[in-house]
Amino acid sequence: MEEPIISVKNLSKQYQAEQQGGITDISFNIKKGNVIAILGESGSGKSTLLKCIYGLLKADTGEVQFNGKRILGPDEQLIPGHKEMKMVTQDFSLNIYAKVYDNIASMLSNTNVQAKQEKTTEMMQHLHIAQLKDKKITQLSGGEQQRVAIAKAMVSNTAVLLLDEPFSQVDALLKNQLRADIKRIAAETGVTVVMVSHDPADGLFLADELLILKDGKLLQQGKPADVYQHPNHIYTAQLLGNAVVLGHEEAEKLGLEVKNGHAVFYPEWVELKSSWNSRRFEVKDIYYKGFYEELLLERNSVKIRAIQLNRGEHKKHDHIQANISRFITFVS
Ligand SMILES: Nc1ncnc2c1ncn2[C@@H]1O[C@H](COP(=O)(O)OP(=O)(O)OP(=O)(O)O)[C@@H](O)[C@H]1O
Repeated sequence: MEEPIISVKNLSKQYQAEQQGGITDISFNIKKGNVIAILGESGSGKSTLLKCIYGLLKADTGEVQFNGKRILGPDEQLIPGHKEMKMVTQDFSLNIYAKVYDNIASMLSNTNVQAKQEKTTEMMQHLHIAQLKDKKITQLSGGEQQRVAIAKAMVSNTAVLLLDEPFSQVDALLKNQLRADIKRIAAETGVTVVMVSHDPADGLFLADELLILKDGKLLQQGKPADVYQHPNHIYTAQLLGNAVVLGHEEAEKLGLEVKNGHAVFYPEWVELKSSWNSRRFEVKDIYYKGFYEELLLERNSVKIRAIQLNRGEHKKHDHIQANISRFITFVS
């Protein structure tokens, strides 16, 4: 079996002042060339984990290995960080007085000036910033600076790229483009990407593997589709797909058997079809979502949500048939 490029072993890091926060006993492996997305709500420990991987933070216990060798902590070397990795933080760390081109080119050696020029230009094109090449960083928007920072990190042949919220400043239109670009560049260059995000769409779209963090603990690791379809925790289903969560009394009112647990399902698992002999719900509200609508349905005082693709098919106060085609039981 191929050795993992990064191996995280029983890693814990608590912040002294707080005696809380941080991360607790995290272990996982990353395969070379994979794109990994670490997802979790704010404060779940994503940045802490990324900083430990890079060697910017010293873990209390456990270790991170790069190709089988322990990554040194900040107190063990002059310049913290690992030379085979690049990290793009949320403050971008760009030279704000230099031009875009020079910021990116500064990562390459001068031994072959033509190759340096070509690589820099190619990377700017990849990230759609070629038109900004002569602008100073101070003249750029936040989203543009973010793309320059990613280009700068990717231009030299780094083995591992660590991205902390890489699309936080980019508008929705560009976000899809950038996600696709990073996926393509990663596939072309073979770079391993570890990305932290609070936006599940980043991970679902981009990643080969997801890691779900909650309160500093690793809840689940797996392929995006597997984690989405088979979440092992209510939190994961809520984080990834805004799942409906019903306590056992509510679930029973809808005829779902869950004993002492919770019934959890995504709105798209609720089928709406008037001809079916299933339970009647009242449409209490309708939320417009663009190419679909989300319906808030109620029956026996229990509210659920469902997806309606044909806009206007069911209207507020209509009574309709809804069948929860699948649900997951989480025993409390
Ligand atoms: N330097 C610090 N000192 C004390 N507590 C800290 C420090 N850095 C982080 N924490 C705490 O550790 C926990 C995890 O923080 P971390 O920044 O890793 O979370 P995150 O998932 O990256 O959050 P966000 O998405 O908001 O950036 C939080 O409760 C945070 O308050």
